Amino acid sequence: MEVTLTENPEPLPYDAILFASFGGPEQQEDVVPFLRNVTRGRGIPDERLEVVGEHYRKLGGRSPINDQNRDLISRFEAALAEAGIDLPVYWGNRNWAPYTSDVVGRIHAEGHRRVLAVATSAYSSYSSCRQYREDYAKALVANDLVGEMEIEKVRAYFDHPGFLEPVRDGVRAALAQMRAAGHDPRRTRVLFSTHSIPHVMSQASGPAHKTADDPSAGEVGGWYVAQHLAGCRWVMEQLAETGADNVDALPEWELVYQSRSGAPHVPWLEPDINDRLTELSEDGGTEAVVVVPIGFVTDHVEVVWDLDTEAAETAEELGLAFTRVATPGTDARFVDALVDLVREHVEPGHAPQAVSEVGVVGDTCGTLCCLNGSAHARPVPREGVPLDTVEQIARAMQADEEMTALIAEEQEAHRGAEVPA
Ligand SMILES: CC1=C(CCC(=O)O)c2cc3nc(cc4[nH]c(cc5[nH]c(cc1n2)c(C)c5CCC(=O)O)c(CCC(=O)O)c4C)C(CCC(=O)O)=C3C
Ligand SMILES: [Fe+2]
Repeated sequence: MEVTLTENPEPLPYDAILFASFGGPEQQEDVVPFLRNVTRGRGIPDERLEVVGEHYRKLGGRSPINDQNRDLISRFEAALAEAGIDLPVYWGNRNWAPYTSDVVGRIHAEGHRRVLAVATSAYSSYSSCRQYREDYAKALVANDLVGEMEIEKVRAYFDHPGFLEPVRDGVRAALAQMRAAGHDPRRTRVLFSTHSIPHVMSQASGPAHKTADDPSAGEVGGWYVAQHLAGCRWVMEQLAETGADNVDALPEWELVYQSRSGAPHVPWLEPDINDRLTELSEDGGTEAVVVVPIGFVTDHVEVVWDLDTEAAETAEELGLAFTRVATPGTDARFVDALVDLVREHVEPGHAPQAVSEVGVVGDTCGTLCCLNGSAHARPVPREGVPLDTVEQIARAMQADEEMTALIAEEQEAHRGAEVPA
């Protein structure tokens, strides 16, 4: 058969894109129901959720995350069109409307069967990667689509240049601003900040890791921290290489953590940004800090509350000059990076762009990838049950009574949710 130029001999393997995010409340009435969704299955009473939700209350009950996603999605759609990639984009959240399960039902009803998911989370860990894949699996179970629809997630993209370049330029501008304000670069410190996670989750992040069941498993995890450090190093090396800064006076940098939650006796990644600010101030030698939320994609509540409000207050009390760099947000380079991640899947032979060697380049997620081995992981891995693909996770969920009950409860809680305009 003759193949003409206008005919694609191999049709695109995907027919829709799922833009997947965390979700957030839109108004005060949504705060507790949203937190119930985030903490479902852990039996946390509403009184406790009120305490947890205090920062949402103070921000008027509305998280900026949904508006930021609406903006990002419309730019992503335009960039896909410009790149000639003709795939519809659907938006689905883990914890607020539009819910992933509702959207997956709609994607199917509109005739699509092979879905490529792009999540607003750039790193490997249970919270930042596998939990999204579990969410897609739940949506397949809830809509009775296991075996009927496939969902695949793009790789961790923390080291895509389109994610890191806007961060680099933000750090450069912030350092120039500190210098202009009279702060000596040698007394200025760059604090890269990311979401703290429990030690067990951190150790389990990445494709293969030791577990209590299998202490002999080849590689140790720890990708979450390794990926962050690789990104931070690249940013600082770029500042030196691109010459806009006096290399000798390039400030010191480190990775710190924020937004810890959970029981105090459970170890999470440290130091907390506020504790570190206190130490730096006590040690002397630091008069200004540039805070870089490298762990996040947009300026959502973890950024505008935990950094711009809490950490900024800590710095002010300590007399440290403070500035916070923007997240990639809707920077055109980041939008193009999302398109490029789609290209990795739809254009055979398209080389992944990655500035580090640490990333999951290609689909190297395995059964143990980012499974944290704690109460969060669902379904819990069992001997001989593969949990590599979203479909396999969904099949394991179907075989687990407790899990199917939880999915039914979730569906009930979501019933009647309006897709916010
Ligand atoms: C690694 C990571 C990211 C980055 C990756 C990604 O972006 O996915 C992230 C993002 C976010 N986390 C967010 C909000 C929350 N995270 C919580 C709780 C937790 N996060 C965790 C980790 C992460 N979280 C963990 C280990 C927990 C405790 C256990 C659990 O509950 O799984 C809780 C419960 C309250 C509490 O426990 O104090 C809330 C309300 C929002 C929305 C912000 C908005 O509304 O603008 C966003 C983008
Ligand atoms: Fe979180």
